Amino acid sequence: MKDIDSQPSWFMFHYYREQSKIIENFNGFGYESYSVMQKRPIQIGIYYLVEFARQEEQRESRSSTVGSQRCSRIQMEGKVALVTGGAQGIGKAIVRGLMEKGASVALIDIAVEKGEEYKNVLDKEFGSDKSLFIKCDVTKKDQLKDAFQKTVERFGKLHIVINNAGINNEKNWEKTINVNLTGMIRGTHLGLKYMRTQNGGEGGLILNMSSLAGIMPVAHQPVYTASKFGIIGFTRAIAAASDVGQYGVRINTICPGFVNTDLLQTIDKEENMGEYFQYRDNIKAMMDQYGIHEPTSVVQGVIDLIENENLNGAVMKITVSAGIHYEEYGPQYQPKM
Ligand SMILES: NC(=O)c1ccc[n+]([C@@H]2O[C@H](COP(=O)([O-])OP(=O)(O)OC[C@H]3O[C@@H](n4cnc5c(N)ncnc54)[C@H](O)[C@@H]3O)[C@@H](O)[C@H]2O)c1
Ligand SMILES: CCCCC/C=C\C=C\[C@H](O)C/C=C\C/C=C\CCCC(=O)O
Repeated sequence: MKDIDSQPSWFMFHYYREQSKIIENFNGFGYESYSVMQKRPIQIGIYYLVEFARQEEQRESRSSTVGSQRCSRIQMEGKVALVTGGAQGIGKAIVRGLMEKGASVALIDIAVEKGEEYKNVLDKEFGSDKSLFIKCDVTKKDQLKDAFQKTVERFGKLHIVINNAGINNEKNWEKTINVNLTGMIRGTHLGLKYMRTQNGGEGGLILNMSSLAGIMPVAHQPVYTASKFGIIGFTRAIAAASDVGQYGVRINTICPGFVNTDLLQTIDKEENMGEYFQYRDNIKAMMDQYGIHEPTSVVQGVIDLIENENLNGAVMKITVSAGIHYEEYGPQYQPKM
């Protein structure tokens, strides 16, 4: 990572920032940029350097006070994780990824058969004491509360919560809000209850699964989009609360593009898409255009967010074209403390 704290870098940054004001004044609202490029190539070069430095500064400012050392990494051996929607798709892949790193995992899912079947597979591979399947509907307050309690009773502690369970249903849109947003908010509150240092927890990490549909509006999925935008807003705000309140818990979101799971099959179902069913070929064309990930790409993002102790309130994006990268927010979009 580029170290802009070193004196020469800071000097360069301030120098370029001053230069950029000249460019910005000259360039007005931007519509003259072509003629500007012809007339002022040096300033344009400087402008791009300033932009690079500005983005570096934002990347630095995303670092949380929760992690004390820059780029410090936690070990996952001996850690305890809870993953919602862990019986299939992305959640299933995350469970395996965490266990391969040495964590014990509680997989929480409404799908009993798939959950139990997967637990049997995991038992053979990692030993029966390393995982737990708990039947739970994340929209049911008491069931989710019990699932967290059982996890802590069984493993003695909790360090990582992945709120991943999600659906795509525009027709029954209230259910989409309940699973995708309400379930995630409850899962975050429960995670904080058990992990906050003030409550006797050891601190840890909460990761809420959003989507690229949480950053850009998707025409054929307005409610899914709303739920995923909501997750990002909620997560960034509560991450700031964690910073201020020194909970010792980092809270981040992850936003994949299309991932090869059963969720993508919902576009071919009228009972899921409702009035947007007619646009299924447009959606398939989008998939062809942007490409589809395998769930393992998302696992890599999850591991990166867990291991990098400096990230809190971060919004990770995963696209086929750019891989793992982060959404950048200008100062006006930073949480108010
Ligand atoms: N597949 C994609 O293209 C994609 C892209 C970006 C984000 N996501 C998000 O990733 C997450 C996982 O999606 P996926 O693609 O693996 O889907 P999936 O349908 O394959 O898996 C979802 C899992 O969640 C479980 N689940 C659903 N409702 C539940 C409930 N009420 N309580 C408990 N468990 C419940 C299901 O049983 C299933 O095991 C979702 O939040 C989704 O929005 C998916
Ligand atoms: C666009 C409708 C998708 C319908 C499929 C059902 C659910 C899948 C939802 C995922 O969360 C993905 C949602 C939207 C992806 C949006 C943009 C495409 C990716 C762009 C890119 O990779 O650069």
